[in-house]
Amino acid sequence: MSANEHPAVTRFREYLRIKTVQPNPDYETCSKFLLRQAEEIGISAKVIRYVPEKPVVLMTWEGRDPNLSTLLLNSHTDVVPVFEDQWNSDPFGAVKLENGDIVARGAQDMKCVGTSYLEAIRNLKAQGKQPLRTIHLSYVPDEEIGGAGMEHFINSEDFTKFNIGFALDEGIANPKNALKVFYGERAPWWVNVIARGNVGHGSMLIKDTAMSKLHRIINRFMDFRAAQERQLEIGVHHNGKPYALGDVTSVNLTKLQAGVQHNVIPEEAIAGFDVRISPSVDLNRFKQMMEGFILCESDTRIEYVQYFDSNDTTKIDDSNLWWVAFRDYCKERDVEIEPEIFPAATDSRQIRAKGIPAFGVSYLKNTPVLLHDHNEYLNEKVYLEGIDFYTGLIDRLANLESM
Ligand SMILES: CSCC[C@H](NC(C)=O)C(=O)O
Ligand SMILES: [Zn+2]
Ligand SMILES: [Zn+2]
Repeated sequence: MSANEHPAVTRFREYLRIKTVQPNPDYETCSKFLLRQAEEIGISAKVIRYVPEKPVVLMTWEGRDPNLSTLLLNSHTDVVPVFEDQWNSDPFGAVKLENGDIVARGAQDMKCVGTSYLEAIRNLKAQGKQPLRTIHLSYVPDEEIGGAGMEHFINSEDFTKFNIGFALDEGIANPKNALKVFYGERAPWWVNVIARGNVGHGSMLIKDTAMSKLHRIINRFMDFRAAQERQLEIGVHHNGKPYALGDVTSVNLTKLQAGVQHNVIPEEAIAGFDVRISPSVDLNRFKQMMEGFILCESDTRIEYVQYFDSNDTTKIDDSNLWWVAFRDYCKERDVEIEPEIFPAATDSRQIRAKGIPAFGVSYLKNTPVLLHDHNEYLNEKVYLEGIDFYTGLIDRLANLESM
């Protein structure tokens, strides 16, 4: 750490050094760090434990009009595991290279966003401002293992009392000089197809074995996948923009489980699929279609390991004043934006499912996409630029007049 480092960068690096890495995240040190930040800045904060070992840190900066709906700034505190031998420096060392790249797990996903919110509020407070609308910040655990941290918060009384009108959450890096803005996500379903069938000697041609049933079912999933792949190749939006991954439904066979010995036909066989359903698809109809894949196979069933019953999006037209404010702010700042559907899943899907508009944005322009990858980094210049961006953005959104 050099003597002339920007204090915001020093604080960011401190956050990165806290090992909130799955599967054993150090949430206690993390909560202490966040509480200290809130105290320094001068906003109220508390730790809520919907589950004892899984603290959620909630902060509030009261606005001038408590009757208006509020702004939520959400981020998750956990990070994904590392393959340490593949890193050029300690993933939790937050080493800063000569060119300003800060290397650490979480530098992009998404500790940069969590501390940028705090720095922005620090700046606004230093400018002597108080927002019209109340601003809440939520720091939730376990996004990286399915989002139970957010699920507890979103179904709590705290959440209801917050009366949230609009939320910001994470986006993704963009190697281009533009910001990705996610206004929706595909619904993530993880399903196991379990087939049971006739057994016997591996040298025979026995009918309707578990494997032969599963094979036919897998083929139906794969035929659907091929059609979606084709859609992705040729699909075009009405504005002429080609389809992106978020615009189609993806199916991946990610798990296979069966067998005890080569010459023994197994009684049971299981195929696991990762399915992501595009917001353009009706979830009930999709479910019917998928369950139709197993209908003609006796003694088969589908088990839902992960099921999310919403792929609702936030409107990006003039009817949504949060969008108008966001879009106009970016335009004024000359920040190009690329609105898209997020292909994977973040906690913001849970916010949208509650009927609250939300955008996923991480100020990671001109930055390679390194979330969950080795040697994840963010350049300090981009980080500081992002704080400046958030300072103005939060000021704008939290001062949006009554709608
Ligand atoms: C169903 S929760 C899983 C969340 C995870 N999110 C990311 C960003 O990788 C995913 O999309 O697989
Ligand atoms: Zn994330
Ligand atoms: Zn992640």
